[in-house]
Amino acid sequence: MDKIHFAIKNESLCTKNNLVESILNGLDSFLNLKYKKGLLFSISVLEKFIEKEAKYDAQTLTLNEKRGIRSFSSGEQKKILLAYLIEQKPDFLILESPFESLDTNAVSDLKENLIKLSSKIILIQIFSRKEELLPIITHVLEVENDVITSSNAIEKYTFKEHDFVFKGTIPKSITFYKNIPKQLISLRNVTVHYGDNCILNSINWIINKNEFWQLIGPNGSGKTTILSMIYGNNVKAYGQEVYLFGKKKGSGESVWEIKEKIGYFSPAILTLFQREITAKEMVISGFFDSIGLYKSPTTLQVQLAKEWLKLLGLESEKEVSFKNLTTATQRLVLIARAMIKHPPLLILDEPLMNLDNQGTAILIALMNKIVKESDTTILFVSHRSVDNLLLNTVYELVPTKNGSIGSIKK
Ligand SMILES: Nc1ncnc2c1ncn2[C@@H]1O[C@H](COP(=O)(O)OP(=O)(O)OP(=O)(O)O)[C@@H](O)[C@H]1O
Repeated sequence: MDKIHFAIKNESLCTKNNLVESILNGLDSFLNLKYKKGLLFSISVLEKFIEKEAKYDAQTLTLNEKRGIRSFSSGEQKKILLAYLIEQKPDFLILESPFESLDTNAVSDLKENLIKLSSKIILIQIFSRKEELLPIITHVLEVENDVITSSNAIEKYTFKEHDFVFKGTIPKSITFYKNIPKQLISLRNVTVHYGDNCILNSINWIINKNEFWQLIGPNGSGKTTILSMIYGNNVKAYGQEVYLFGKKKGSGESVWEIKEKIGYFSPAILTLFQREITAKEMVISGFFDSIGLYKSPTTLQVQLAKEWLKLLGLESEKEVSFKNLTTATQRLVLIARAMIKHPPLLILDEPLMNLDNQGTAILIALMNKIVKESDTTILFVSHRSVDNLLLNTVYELVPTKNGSIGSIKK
């Protein structure tokens, strides 16, 4: 008999993943997996391995490799994690958004592996978008307050689609930047090697004021590496022709001075925000570039944060603890935090990761609005193309055996 495989909509789960824990511990009565061995395939499990590696120098996932799991690209990391979990011979696997942050080829590879695996073990897929569902899924589970309430055959399940329009305009800026040149970022013949591997090969890229860029490229093509040259502290940037706001990187400006001019969001930064802080305080903290709120804000700053929350339709949630907001709402709040000073450059690194169709539509509408109504340049990084964005230009990384080369796509 064919196996039954389940799917659960990501948005129906609470952020703390109580249901996942109870299924893994055999406490959930609906699925009846009490004496079965279950394992979780997820970004959070990967992050735990990465953390363990950093703390104890323990290379559990990459025993046969010279380097740790952190330095592998998302696609490589997921492949390594899946192989490790299969080695433990589980009876079932919970797949938490397995395809997020993977490019088309990596998605088909992983899909193929999971379909093969589905003849041997039960799969429970947590999904955000209909297109992600594995073809072997037979049932979609309905969840309320972290308890499974019913199971619907996939043929009978209805998927909701959404569109989104904001009411109101982007709140104005009360922060002013001096001497911002037209050319915000310039990379000239930037080449990066790790050991014998060339990752980036002679990258030439200029980002000007008021542009809207997408940086695209398959897993492992070097997107994170380019970002780390601009925003991060990658030592490989020094001695190269990397110009940020008219100044060569490493020529005296502190990292702090550079970061002041760049708003940044990536789903990974959510892990930094563990303290109790309200949605409003989170937006205000963007004025201080701090993770919590340690200084008293001015009346004007508080007013502006409220205006941002109103625009985002979150007025009634301003005093709600940030941790208790849904994933999509947390992202809106963090983008408002990054935008509150109207920085010359806003970097959004995979902001659509793990969002369902509605969350994706809201974020796309917000990016378009920022570009239309402010002077901020957006650099949007993603491994897949996205419809409906008002992009001017796409910078594409194309891997070759001598490292990725870059070109402007449109
Ligand atoms: N410290 C390091 N040592 C060796 N190789 C590294 C190191 N850091 C990154 N790499 C390699 O560089 C390549 C590019 O990685 P990068 O993370 O920049 O790609 P990416 O385009 O962001 O991928 P993804 O879409 O999967 O996140 C990968 O093959 C990765 O394994």
